Amino acid sequence: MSAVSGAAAGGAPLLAVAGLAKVYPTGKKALGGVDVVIDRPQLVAVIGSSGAGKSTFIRCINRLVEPTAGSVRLNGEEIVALDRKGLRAARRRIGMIFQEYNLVERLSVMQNVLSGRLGYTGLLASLRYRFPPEDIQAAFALLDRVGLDGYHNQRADALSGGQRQRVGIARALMQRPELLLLDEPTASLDPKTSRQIMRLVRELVAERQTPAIINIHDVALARAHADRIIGMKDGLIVFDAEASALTDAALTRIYGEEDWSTPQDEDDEAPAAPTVATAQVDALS
Ligand SMILES: Nc1ncnc2c1ncn2[C@@H]1O[C@H](COP(=O)(O)OP(=O)(O)OP(=O)(O)O)[C@@H](O)[C@H]1O
Repeated sequence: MSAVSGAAAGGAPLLAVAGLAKVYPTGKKALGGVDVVIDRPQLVAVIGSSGAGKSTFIRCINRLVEPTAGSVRLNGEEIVALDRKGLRAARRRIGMIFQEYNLVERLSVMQNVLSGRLGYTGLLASLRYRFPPEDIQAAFALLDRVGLDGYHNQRADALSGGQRQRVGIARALMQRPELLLLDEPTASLDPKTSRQIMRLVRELVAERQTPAIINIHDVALARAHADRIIGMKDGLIVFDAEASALTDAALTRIYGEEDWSTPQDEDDEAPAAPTVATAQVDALS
């Protein structure tokens, strides 16, 4: 099924999450019953303080974290009820992009991208990285699209963080997913690279008509690039609207009291004092 067929045909929404809850074995209630419907291809940013439950929410959608209760329907199919085999098949329909890229370091860029097709080819062919010509063509086209034309033979461990994340995005798109989940994809990147990656994700959501949910700490980036923002607090959704509706009052609801209108304190922006270790390195250089 294509990413748009469900909603476009007037059928089930692309994604319908209802009453999603998670209590970790420690007793920590990380999600307290979350409802989200995505009925068109859009970039949805999930923001909130550390520990608000953003990562748990994203990971419960593809059951990297097992929900304690609730329902996740992808184009009408209940993900929570699936057995192991069904879940494996469903996960092929959901691309995941991680903060730490999760590439196979010793493999080439091309092999990493093609690994997005693992599970579609026979086991032996997969193990030998033998893929049909159309997959290889698609991988080259994706590498070109994410700005890595000519990098196919490079080893993953020779890439910068931004380049690795581009490989992660290309690998996820090789699955031709119906939904993209991005768990803090810019957290390890510098501000400029973060913006470039967010811009790329936004463009890809539109081009491929695939909705994406992104867990992100940077409110300015979320505002600039997301169509819709979900604000979480203590495992609950306290804000869910288009990005332009994210007012200071909404930020206070999500993060607590703060004067959002004044620039950051100078102290906040001052470079950190050198640690003993960096001071020693400085002294040696
Ligand atoms: N495996 C786990 N076992 C027990 N508690 C957990 C586990 N993972 C997360 N938690 C707790 O669940 C709550 C929500 O965590 P989660 O990682 O989803 O928050 P988050 O909003 O993504 O935070 P951050 O922005 O810091 O990544 C936190 O209190 C966290 O300590």
